[in-house]
Amino acid sequence: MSIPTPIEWQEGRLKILDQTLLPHQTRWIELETIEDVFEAIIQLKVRGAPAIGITAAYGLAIAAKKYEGVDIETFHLRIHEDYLYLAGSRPTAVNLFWALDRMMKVIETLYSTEETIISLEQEAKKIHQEDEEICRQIGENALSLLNGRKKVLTICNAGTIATGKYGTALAPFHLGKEKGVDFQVYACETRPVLQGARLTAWELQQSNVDVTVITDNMAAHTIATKGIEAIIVGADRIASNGDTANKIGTWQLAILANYFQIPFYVAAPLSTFDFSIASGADIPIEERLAEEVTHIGPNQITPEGTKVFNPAFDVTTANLITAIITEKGIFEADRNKLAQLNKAEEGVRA
Ligand SMILES: CSC[C@H]1O[C@H](OP(=O)(O)O)[C@H](O)[C@@H]1O
Repeated sequence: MSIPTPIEWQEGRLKILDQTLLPHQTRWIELETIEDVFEAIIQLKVRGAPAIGITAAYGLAIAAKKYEGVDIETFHLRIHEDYLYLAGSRPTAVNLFWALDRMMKVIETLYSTEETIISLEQEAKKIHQEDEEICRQIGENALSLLNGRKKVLTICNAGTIATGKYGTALAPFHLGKEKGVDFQVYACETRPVLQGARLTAWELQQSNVDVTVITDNMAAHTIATKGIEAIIVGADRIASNGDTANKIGTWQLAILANYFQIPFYVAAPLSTFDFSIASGADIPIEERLAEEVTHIGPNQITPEGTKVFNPAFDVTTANLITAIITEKGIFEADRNKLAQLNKAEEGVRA
């Protein structure tokens, strides 16, 4: 696979692939401060639930270095403020909070500022490295579940550049290419930010995966006329009952999958599950700036003063989800089944 992973940590310096410039520019930018990290996340320079978590973890490691030499009590106060700052960047992807909470757990066990600064960097690197293997495993499990179905529809970008490597929903396509299993992927362009048209098309082309971009309103006609055999999507937060928040437009694909009687799969790591909430009704849905809808690039497409509703996510109810593919296996979107997963992994998920 020749796609660059979107995040690099080299000798204490954090660099990300600026996804707002893809597909026409591949530009790496350095995030030197916690403010740089916050802005990169909120402006979608780095995006995708796992990638947001990894970057925020490095952001906390960067912030900690400012406090070299202060007493541990002052360190704890200031790093907690930094935690709250980064947690305020985007509300829906639970991986952001999962990663930040995991970083803060490191702090609880240490009593010297210098030791804590070192340990925070080590923990951020662990979160990053673990994600690559987790996504590869999700890809393996998805490949086995797809089991010869080759025509697959997806939305947004749940690929390598949304994670540490491989991606989640796109992982079977990248891995399949490495194993000689060729898919025909149909990618919804994903208005308004166009993650499908800009990022998934670019990413799959880098792996020589057959990809066709459609506009979001072509989904039903495409399923009917192109013989789509399955739909696979990523996730930003999965509630205890299996309700799943993902990019806006995902819910209607699940409704179409149900109508056309084809499987609808969610691919996500354990870090995307939020067992603290009962159902999708409890998932905060990010609303973004009107300009994302009123403009395409610099070009305004609506009349001046047009009202806009711009939710970045929607919630697919568990009854519409055929299966949830994780690194630990494949699960029904069922409260009791997922409760067993939660119990089995409680320690692992920290
Ligand atoms: C592998 S998680 C990717 C997930 O995140 C995306 O949202 P955004 O581009 O706003 O960060 C989308 O919901 C993807 O499914």
